Amino acid sequence: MTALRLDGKLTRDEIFVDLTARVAALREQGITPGLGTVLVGDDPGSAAYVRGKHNDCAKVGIESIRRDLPADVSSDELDAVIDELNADPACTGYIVQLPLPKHLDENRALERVDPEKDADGLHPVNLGRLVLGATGALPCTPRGIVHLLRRYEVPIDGAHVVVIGRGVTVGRPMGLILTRRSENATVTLCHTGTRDLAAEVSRADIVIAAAGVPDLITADMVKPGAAVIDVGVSRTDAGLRGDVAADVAEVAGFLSPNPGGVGPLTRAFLLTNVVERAEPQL
Ligand SMILES: Nc1nc(=O)c2c([nH]1)NC[C@@H]1CN(c3ccc(C(=O)N[C@@H](CCC(=O)O)C(=O)O)cc3)C=[N+]21
Repeated sequence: MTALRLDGKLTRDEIFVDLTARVAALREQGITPGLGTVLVGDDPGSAAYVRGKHNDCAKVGIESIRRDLPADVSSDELDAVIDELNADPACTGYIVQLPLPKHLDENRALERVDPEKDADGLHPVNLGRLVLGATGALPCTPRGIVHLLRRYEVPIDGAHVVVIGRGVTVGRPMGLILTRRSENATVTLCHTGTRDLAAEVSRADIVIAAAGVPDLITADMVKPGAAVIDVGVSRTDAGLRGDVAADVAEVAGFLSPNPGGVGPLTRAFLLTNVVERAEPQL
């Protein structure tokens, strides 16, 4: 068997067609959506991700606002930039690119963002809204994963999903989203304290690997026909590696590769969050 590839770039392009029309409608009403990014330091990976987000903005007609700060920026100076974007009407949504250098407190930065401008869906108010079942910006990567599964008609309702990783950007909110009534999945959230990862994964209809450990998920662990979503990225000497070993494609029914899977959708839902924050003004 060879798994059906869940194509993140194709799906991203479909979303961009829809977003382009919605941005045009906003502009006709005199509303100009603008995405801001706050990038601290000169990590080449982070710089490339931020560049990708602004390239995407240009494709759909969203204005770009960039704040690039030196690696040794003080906590007070970062606060001042966040306050400035909160006050800037041209910036309708923005993100503080993670990770931040060690001397800065990520939770403090995420909390300082105006929750109504939180394009990442990672502000404590928006994560709290997710827990409460209220509406707010949703975290981009988990939202992209649900969209990709639905796009390829992978059954979610009643499925047993094993998520590997409890990070704030993927694993933790993924569990919250998949257990809503609208998704209705049963979720096992695995992490470094899980005793028998192989046993957990072998029971999954859907495996979402967001651990950041190269080749963590191997073919012998996966139930034949399962959907496997590779979210992890590690920089190794052999280049960028996902969490899912190549041989999984021979066992899985569906496979979202990395790169080319959820990464482009993370960016697409970042822009979707910006457009959605602007639309209530219509
Ligand atoms: N505040 C914040 N929000 C984030 O959303 C955020 C972050 N910080 N820090 C880093 C991670 C990582 N991340 C990626 C987004 C897109 C690709 C992506 O598009 N990757 C392409 C390959 C690279 C490319 O083609 O440009 C792919 O998977 O096919 C990857 C990684 C967002 N992150």
